[in-house]
Amino acid sequence: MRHGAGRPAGRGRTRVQVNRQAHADAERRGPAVAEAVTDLVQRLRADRNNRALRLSFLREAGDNGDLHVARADSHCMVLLLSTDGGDEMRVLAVRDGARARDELARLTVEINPVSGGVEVVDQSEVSANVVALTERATPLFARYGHRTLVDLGVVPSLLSALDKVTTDEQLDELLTHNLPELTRDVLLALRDRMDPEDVRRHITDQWRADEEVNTDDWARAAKRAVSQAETDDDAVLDALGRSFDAWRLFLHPEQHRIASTNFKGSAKVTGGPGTGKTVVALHRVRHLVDRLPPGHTRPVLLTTYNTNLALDLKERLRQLGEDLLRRVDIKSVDALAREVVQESSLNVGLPLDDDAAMDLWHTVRTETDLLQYEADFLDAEFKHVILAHRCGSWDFYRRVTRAGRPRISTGQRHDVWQLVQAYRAQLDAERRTTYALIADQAAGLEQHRMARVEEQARYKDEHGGLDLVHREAGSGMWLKPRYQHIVVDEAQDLSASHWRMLRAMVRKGPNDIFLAGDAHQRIYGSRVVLSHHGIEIRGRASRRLTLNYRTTRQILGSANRLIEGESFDDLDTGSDTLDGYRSVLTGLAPQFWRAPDRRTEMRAVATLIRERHDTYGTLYSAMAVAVPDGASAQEFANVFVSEFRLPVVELGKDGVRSDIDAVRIGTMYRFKGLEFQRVFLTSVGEGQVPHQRIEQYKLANADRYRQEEQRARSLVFVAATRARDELIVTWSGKASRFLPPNADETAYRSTDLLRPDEPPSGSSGSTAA
Ligand SMILES: Nc1ncnc2c1ncn2[C@@H]1O[C@H](COP(=O)(O)OP(=O)(O)OP(=O)(O)O)[C@@H](O)[C@H]1O
Repeated sequence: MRHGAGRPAGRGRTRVQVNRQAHADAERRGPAVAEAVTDLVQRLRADRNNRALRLSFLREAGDNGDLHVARADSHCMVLLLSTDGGDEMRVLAVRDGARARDELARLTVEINPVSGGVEVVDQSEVSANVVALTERATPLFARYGHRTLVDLGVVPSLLSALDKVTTDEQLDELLTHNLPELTRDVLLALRDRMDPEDVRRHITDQWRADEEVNTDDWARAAKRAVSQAETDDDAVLDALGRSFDAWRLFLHPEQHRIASTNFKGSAKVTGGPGTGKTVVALHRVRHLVDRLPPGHTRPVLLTTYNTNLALDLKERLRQLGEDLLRRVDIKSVDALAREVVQESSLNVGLPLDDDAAMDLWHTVRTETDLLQYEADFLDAEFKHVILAHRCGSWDFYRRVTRAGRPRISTGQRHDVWQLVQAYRAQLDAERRTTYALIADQAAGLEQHRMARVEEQARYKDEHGGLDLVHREAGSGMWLKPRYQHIVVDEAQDLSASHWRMLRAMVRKGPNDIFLAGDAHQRIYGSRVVLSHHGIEIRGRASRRLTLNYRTTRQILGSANRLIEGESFDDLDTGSDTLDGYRSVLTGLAPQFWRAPDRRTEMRAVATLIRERHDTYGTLYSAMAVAVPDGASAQEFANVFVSEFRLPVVELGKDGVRSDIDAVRIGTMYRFKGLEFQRVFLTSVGEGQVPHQRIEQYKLANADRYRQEEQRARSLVFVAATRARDELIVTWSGKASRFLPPNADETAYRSTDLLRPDEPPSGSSGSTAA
C-alpha cells in the first residue's frame, strides 16, 4: 500500500499552506469559517495525527500526492493535498454545511500544464449554473479550439462546460465561481477580443512555469510559488484569522518574479494604475531585508514622491512585517534631501512651500517687467532645465539641450536666465530656499560624499586594508555608502536632482536601485532619462505589470480613453504603452452627471454621497471628491457642510487620518497613489479641465500646449483610476473635451436629482457615455 492510502504517516513537522482558491473560499464564507480554517491549520501543523481533525483519505491525486478531507469545526471541512509522506500539506478548498464532505469529494483537482500550479474546479457548481442556461447558439469560445485554450492556460477540466457557454451573461455567471486566476484572466481577455497571441504574451507567459510541467508530479506542483501563499506559515495564519489584504499573501507570478529576482544592477517595474507596483516595491523591500546580514542599521531606503505617500508606504510595509521597519528607512525624497543638507554645514534657510515658491516667480516677473513669462513656465524651466542640467552659467544654459521642453529663442533664454538670477537673489536676501534647490544641493553633497567613499575604498585596496584614520585626518571618518539598496515608488515624478542624489547614496552593484513608476501618471515632474544619471534599467532590468487589481473593467475602459493617442516615455530613452492593461474585476459603468451651473453640480454630488451612505451603507471615509484646484475644494466643502451637514475632511499634503469617517475632498494632485471605494471626479467641464489658460498657447506655442494638455489628461487619468467600485464624473456647463463626445447628451441631469418634491432617483444606474 502506498503511503497515502490512509492517514499521512510520520511524525515530522508538517508544513501547511493555504492555496489561493481555498483562501478565496474561506473569505467568501465569512470570518467564522476563516477562523475555523486558521485553527485547523495550526492544529495540523502541531500534530497531524490529532484525531479531532478527522483527517481521512479521499483518493489519490496521482502518483505522489493524495487528497484528504479534514474537519475544521462542526460546519466546515477542507480538502487537503498531501505530498512528501504528509510532511507537506496544502489546503485546496473549503466548504461548509451538511453536504460539505460530498461537495469537497466531487471537486476536480489538477495541475495546470502552463503554470504548474494546483487548481480546483467545482464541476457540479459550474454545470448547475452554466449549462442550465444553454441556448442554441455558437459557443463563445468555439473559434479558439480546446488546444489553444489549454495552451493559453485555461484549466483543462473546464473545457466541456465552456463548450456550452454561448453568451456573455453565461460567462459572467461562470466567472462568479471560484475559478483559477489564470483561467479567469484568459477567458476575460479573449471575450474582450484580445488576440490569442497577445493573451499569450501578456497573460500566459507571465504564469508559465520556469521548467517543463509534469502534470502528474504533485510533490513538485505543491511547492511551486503559484500554489502557495507568499508569507511563512505564521503570517498566513495570522492573516487568515483576521480581515486582510490578499496582496500580503499571494502575488501574481509576474509580481513575484519581479520582487524576488536578483538583478545585476538597477531594475524598474512599470505598469498602469493599480497593477500592484507599490505592492511589488514592498515585497521587494522584504526580499532585500531577508537577505541582509543581522544588524541594527537601516541599510535599505524606501522612498517616494511626497510625505503622505511615504506614510502610506510605512503602513503597508508594517503589514508585511513589523520587523521590516527596523531595517528600512522610509521617507519622502524631499525629506531625505533636506536631512542631507541639514547635516552639512550649508546654511540654506527654510524652504518655501510650492505655492510660496510660485508667488515668488510672480513677484520677480513683475519686478523685472518680463510679464510674458508665466510663473509655472519659469518654475518648470528652472527645475527641469537649469537645475536638471546643472547650468552654472549663462553660457552653459545658452547651449544646453532642452529636450522635451517647449521651444524658445536665444533671446527668450536670456530673459529666463535673468529672471532666474533675480529669483535666486530674492531667496538669498530673504534667507529662504526651495525644495528644488535643496534637492540640487543634496545631490551635490552626496556625489561628493560618494567620491570620497570610492577614494577611500581604492586607498584601502591599494594599502591592504589599512585604516584611514590617518589619511582622513581632517574628518577622521571612515565613510560608507549611505545605503545598500534603494527602492523608489512613484518614480515618474522624481526630478533629475533627486535621481542624482539617490544614485550617489548607493554603490553601483547588484540590486542597488529598484524603482516603480508609470509615465502615464506623471503629474509633477518632467521626463528624466535615467541612464543619463547612471541608472541603467534597460532590457531585462525593465519589467511591466498589466493586470489591474484595483479598478473594475468598466471604470478602466473610461479612464483609458482619457490618454488614448498620447505617447509616454519609459523613464529612459524609450517609450511605454499600456498594451495588455486590463482588469478582471467587474462592476458598475461610470456615471456621468451634468449640471447647468456650479452650485447645482455641488448639491448633486452631495446628494449622491448622502444616498450612497444612507442607502448602501458606504462609509463617508470610503468616498472622495476630486476637484481641479484648492478654491474648488473649499467651495465644495462649504456646500457639503452648510447645506447637507456632511462630514468632510481635506486631503492635504500629509494625507488624512484613516480613522476619521468623513468624505475626502482634495485636488486631483492629492489623489496620487491613493484609492477609494467611490470617487467623484468633479468640475470636469470645458474650461476647467484642462484649464482654459492653456488655450493661449494653442497658436503661440504648440509644444507647450501639447505638454499642458497631456499633463492635464494624466491628472484626470490618475484621479479616475483611484476608484475601486464606482466612478462618478460631474460637470457644469459643457462637458470637457476629455470626456466622450456624446457626454452632454447621454449624461444624467443633476437637476432631476434635486427636484424638491421627489426623492433622489436614477443615481445607481449607469449610462453609455
Ligand atoms: N497580487 C495581488 N493580489 C491582490 N490584490 C493586489 C495584488 N496586487 C495589488 N493588489 C491590490 O491592488 C491595488 C493596487 O495596488 P498598488 O497600489 O500596489 O498599485 P500601483 O500599481 O502602485 O497603483 P498606482 O500606480 O495607481 O499607484 C491595491 O489595493 C493592492 O492591495
